[in-house]
Amino acid sequence: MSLAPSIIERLARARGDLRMGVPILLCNGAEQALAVAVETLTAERLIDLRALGLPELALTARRAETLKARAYDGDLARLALPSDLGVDWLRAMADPADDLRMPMKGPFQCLRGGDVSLHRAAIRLAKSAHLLPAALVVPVAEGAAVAARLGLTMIALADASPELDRASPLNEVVAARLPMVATEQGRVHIFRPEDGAEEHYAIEIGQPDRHQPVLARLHSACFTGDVLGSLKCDCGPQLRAALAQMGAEGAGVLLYLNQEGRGIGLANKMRAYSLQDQGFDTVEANHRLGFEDDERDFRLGAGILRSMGFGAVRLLTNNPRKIAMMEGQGIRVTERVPLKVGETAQNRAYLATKAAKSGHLL
Ligand SMILES: Nc1nc2c(ncn2[C@@H]2O[C@H](COP(=O)(O)OP(=O)(O)OP(=O)(O)O)[C@@H](O)[C@H]2O)c(=O)[nH]1
Ligand SMILES: [Zn+2]
Repeated sequence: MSLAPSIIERLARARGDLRMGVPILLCNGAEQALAVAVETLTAERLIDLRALGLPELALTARRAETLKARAYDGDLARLALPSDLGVDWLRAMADPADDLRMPMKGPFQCLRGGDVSLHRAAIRLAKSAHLLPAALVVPVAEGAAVAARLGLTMIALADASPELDRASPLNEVVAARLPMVATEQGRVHIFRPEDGAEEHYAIEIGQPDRHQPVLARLHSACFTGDVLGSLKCDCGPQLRAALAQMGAEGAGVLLYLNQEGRGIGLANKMRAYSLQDQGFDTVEANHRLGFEDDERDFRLGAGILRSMGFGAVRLLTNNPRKIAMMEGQGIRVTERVPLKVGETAQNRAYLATKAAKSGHLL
């Protein structure tokens, strides 16, 4: 029946549910659990979840490290929810904002053994919903019946895992001419992924020859830098310098990828900025929140370039990972074109951290 939502559509729905604080049902064979994002969980829903089973808090190993909790499952940790603690404790476990003021949240009962794939999937979905990577997972018997009765989204991992692993195809929705300060010969293309996630944009300048390496830039959205003129990073000047160089050469393509905050979303980036004001650097702040240094998926940039007919690029970047990802996805990088602009007194330490910890080229 084509009217029933496919697994891709149900995954998009699940992300929306988690953002709204609605539980979803995750199944892996006989294992079934309700999962809800800690960030959006309400006290009322926690009471009702407790009535169904014993809640387990799933955190990333990164977050567990800061909390000094044991991560027995490699990349993730599971903790029992003490019976006398509720959403305030859960929130403090997920959100490092008050870590320095309240460093001791234990002792913890760290869980080990058993199937952790539901916990891992819950964290993965919370991340893709741009929430804090922490989920409450409540194993339930007769989960399908509970979900059907309550109208909850059901996700079977056997169907979902391949979809979560593959790069979603992107389709061009529309393109239109846009004269800009950098050049009057601009054209903006909008690409929409089939998984219902954010749209991404390609700004084509001039009429680049598809048989030659094109001057290209993969720019990740930075609301604070691109729009507000933040002095904490170099994104705004990099964006304008890249467009200016393409304008001066008469051809190029700038991909504006909506992967704000290296893929963690603007709210989490602001949480990271707040931690940076407590003295942590850009990488440490991500880790304390429970994220990796960089959560972006550069495969989608390669997909857009390919669909526009480009097979080789002269890539404007200082980030060797972008070059490796392009090459890995079959886009030849014939030249790295350095992009060093916008250093300020306020971003000097940030740029130095990227060079020291993330391998950026100086
Ligand atoms: N999480 C996090 N993201 C940040 C921070 N500062 C800037 N960003 C984000 O980092 C990304 C910067 O992306 P890019 O301009 O592609 O930069 P890059 O990976 O350093 O590589 P190149 O500029 O190509 O050398 C944007 O998505 C910003 O929103 C920060 O302190 N924390
Ligand atoms: Zn920025």
